Amino acid sequence: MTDVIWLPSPAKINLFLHICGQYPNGYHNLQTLFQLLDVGDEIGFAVHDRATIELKTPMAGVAEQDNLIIKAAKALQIHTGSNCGAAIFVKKHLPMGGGIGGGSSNAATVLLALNAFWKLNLPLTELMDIATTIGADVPVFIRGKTGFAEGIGEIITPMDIPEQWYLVANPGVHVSTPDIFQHPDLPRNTQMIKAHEYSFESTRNDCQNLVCNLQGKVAKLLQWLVHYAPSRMTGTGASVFAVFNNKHEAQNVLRQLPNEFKGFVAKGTQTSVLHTKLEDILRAS
Ligand SMILES: C[C@](O)(CO)[C@H](O)COP(=O)(O)OP(=O)(O)OC[C@H]1O[C@@H](n2ccc(N)nc2=O)[C@H](O)[C@@H]1O
Ligand SMILES: Nc1ncnc2c1ncn2[C@@H]1O[C@H](COP(=O)(O)OP(=O)(O)OP(=O)(O)O)[C@@H](O)[C@H]1O
Repeated sequence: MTDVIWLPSPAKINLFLHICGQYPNGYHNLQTLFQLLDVGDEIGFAVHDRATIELKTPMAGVAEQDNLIIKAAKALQIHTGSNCGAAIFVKKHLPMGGGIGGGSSNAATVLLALNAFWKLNLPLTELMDIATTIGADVPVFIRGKTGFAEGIGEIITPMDIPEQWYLVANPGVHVSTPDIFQHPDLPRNTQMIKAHEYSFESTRNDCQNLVCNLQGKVAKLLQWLVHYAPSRMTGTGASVFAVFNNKHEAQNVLRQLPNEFKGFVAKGTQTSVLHTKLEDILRAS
């Protein structure tokens, strides 16, 4: 078998999340600042010239045909008519359903990697169109830049923000994204802002109060964390994050995290670690 090429699949957090309206198809018009992180899953690829796509590392609780990795590979095959295939491996490090984009990032890594390894040469804009059909959080991982996003999350304007460190903590409860977006108590009329008006203090996560009311452990974790640093929920939860100016302070708080919670420390990156690694591989080949 050909060698397996491993690529990173980074996490994101939403530094803020405003829900500004709802489209006729039910999806929400939102504004958010996607912060890419230097921590994530790893995905391995062994490509071949048969059209079969196999996931060699099954994921507990996710049927193969529902796995976003398989959905992404098949969507790319269908879009391009390619007869190439791949055996795909995963080292999962990110918690699933945590609001940090694990599955979405996996899908984006597959699209970018197979576009390169199958020599399809689709531009990023076309890959972002395919990505949007897989999920609202996938396009930002294709764009590969920390940025301000609008629409359903697919209109992305890269934004330079100071390098910061994040403690990302998970309360160990599951929050369903569709359930939150369908909830009657979700606020849906936040006034839109311009990207340059963003500050952490003047923004919020519109899903946070609702999720805290539904899941007491999210509220408890935030109450603990905010004592140390500015803190907020990411996406529709259940993970939350706290913002630090350096790694040492973040690690110090992580060490004190109560046992009932899990967490990790990550650095915010302007450019996705995936894009950097993929460029290195392609330059060397
Ligand atoms: C909350 C965020 O994580 C913020 O980054 C994303 O908006 C959610 O992204 P995602 O998990 O990739 O979302 P999808 O898989 O596309 O959609 C999950 C569910 O969330 C709802 N959804 C999602 C995005 C959006 N802008 N409006 C929505 O109403 C949809 O009804 C859908 O049923
Ligand atoms: N490759 C994958 N990795 C993780 N979850 C996957 C994958 N493929 C499908 N899923 C399904 O997607 C659900 C959401 O997982 P994911 O980790 O993407 O959530 P999330 O962090 O809340 O994402 P987002 O922030 O994009 O809403 C999981 O519960 C799982 O059933």
